[in-house]
Amino acid sequence: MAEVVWSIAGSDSGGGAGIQADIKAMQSFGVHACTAITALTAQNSLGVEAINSIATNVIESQLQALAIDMPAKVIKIGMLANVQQIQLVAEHISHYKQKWAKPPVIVYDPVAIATSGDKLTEEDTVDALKTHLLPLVDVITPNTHETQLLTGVYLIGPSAVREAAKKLHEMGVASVVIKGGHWDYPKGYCVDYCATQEHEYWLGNESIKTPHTHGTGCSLSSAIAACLAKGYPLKDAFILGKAYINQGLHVARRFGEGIGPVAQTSFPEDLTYYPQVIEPGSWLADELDFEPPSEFNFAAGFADTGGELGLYAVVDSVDWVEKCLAAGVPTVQLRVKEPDDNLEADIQTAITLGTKYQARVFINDYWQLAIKHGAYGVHLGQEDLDDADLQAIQQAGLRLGVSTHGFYEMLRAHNYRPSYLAFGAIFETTTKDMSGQIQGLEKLSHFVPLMRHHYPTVAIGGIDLSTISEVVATGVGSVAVVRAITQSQAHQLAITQLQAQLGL
Ligand SMILES: Cc1ncc(COP(=O)(O)OP(=O)(O)O)c(N)n1
Ligand SMILES: Cc1ncsc1CCOP(=O)(O)O
Ligand SMILES: [Mg+2]
Repeated sequence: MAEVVWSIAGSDSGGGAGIQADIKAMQSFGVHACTAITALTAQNSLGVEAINSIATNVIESQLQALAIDMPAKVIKIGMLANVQQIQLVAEHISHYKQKWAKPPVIVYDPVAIATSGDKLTEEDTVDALKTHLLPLVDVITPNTHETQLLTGVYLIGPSAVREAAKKLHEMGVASVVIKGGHWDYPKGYCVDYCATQEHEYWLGNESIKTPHTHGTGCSLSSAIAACLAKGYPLKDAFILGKAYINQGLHVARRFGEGIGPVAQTSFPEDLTYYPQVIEPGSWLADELDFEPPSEFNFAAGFADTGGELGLYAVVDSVDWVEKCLAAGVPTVQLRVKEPDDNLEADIQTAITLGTKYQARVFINDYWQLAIKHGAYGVHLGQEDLDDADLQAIQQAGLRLGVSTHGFYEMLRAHNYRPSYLAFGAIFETTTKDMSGQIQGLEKLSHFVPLMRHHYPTVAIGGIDLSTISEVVATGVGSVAVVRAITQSQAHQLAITQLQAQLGL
């Protein structure tokens, strides 16, 4: 069943922004959009002719009707025309947060000024927003003008953006997305910022040159709201929202004499529309004056694997490495999590067995020993990318496989142009604690088409004979398993059956 998302926002008679954009953007991500309308604006592509705010009792009746029958997973708030509306909406949100069994996530796009430059709210609303609404907001998505209006910080560069986000946090907002669409900094690029309580990151892409940008803010926040409702973490929801907007700007058309609306398209399936995760060392990071870490050793472009990896066994002993290779598994990983004094000798033996069976043997985690003994490749997690000597791995000619859990990590790993990408965990697993990181088949079926033309792709986590065919149907090139082999009754038979499902 589709997830329910509400939009509390104004109607744009021109059809490009407001409620109209929200419904279309939410629809594009497969959620059901419900609405509570706060204003009937008279707009066209040339500007705002009139704002007819809706009486608070009428807004309230819409909210009550929805609350008793169609509670939302996520509520997106857009235009609130005056202080009374802010107070009313804040009261209701506060009630939902306290009383609903599953409190809704609140995404607030503080619509103050339309793309046309027209003001959409009364002057005295900022104080009311700070007092009543912002402390209830989980994600706020202001543009440059709105950030300045709310925080008083003039966004002249990255440190000012950080300072503004900090002020919004202090006002009680949990996560802040500051949109750089109006920035043009660095020149020709669109750079956006996200700060949660724990992390901050920047996304960037070349600006898409079109005058038809009406509705981008509403559509981005609605796309983020929809993706949050679909279970994507904010990092991924933000990336998907950006890719959706970039795709829409690319095909945006004029309706009327002025600024046309961003096009409402579909789930972004083309990597060209996805932003870069800006990492220290990249050109955009230099422009933004990011400090590389002291042991920084970025490298991109690792040796290739000569094609897809086939059945991929991940095992914890040399004994299992040999059993899998002898049974014809083409790719094996030695993943030792409780090393003893034999670790180095085991790694050496695993590498030698790979040569003997002419198979690919990857070493998990121990990249120094893998280099020292000339392994075929290493497999690293996201945290390892921060401190492994990637240049040494690359120069030694080792292949590099990288784990990813979602769009953010996938795009981050893409900066390094590794030898393959692994997506996981697809299903629940008892082999490793993957709580909060289960991707499922729907997400896998989005990751694979984005990456399969760039890398061999691997799915891992909870896959066995009963599920492998659905996994293979996503187009993924390889399936990695632990228990499906090591806990099977007869490993040779299990391997033959798994290989058959992979078409090998
Ligand atoms: C093929 C493959 N994919 C993912 C992983 C997980 O690696 P990592 O994130 O480094 O976690 P640990 O395996 O070290 O717990 C993997 N090992 N293999
Ligand atoms: C190492 C790892 N990384 C993501 S899931 C996983 C474990 C997969 O094990 P299993 O195939 O037994 O579910
Ligand atoms: Mg690891």
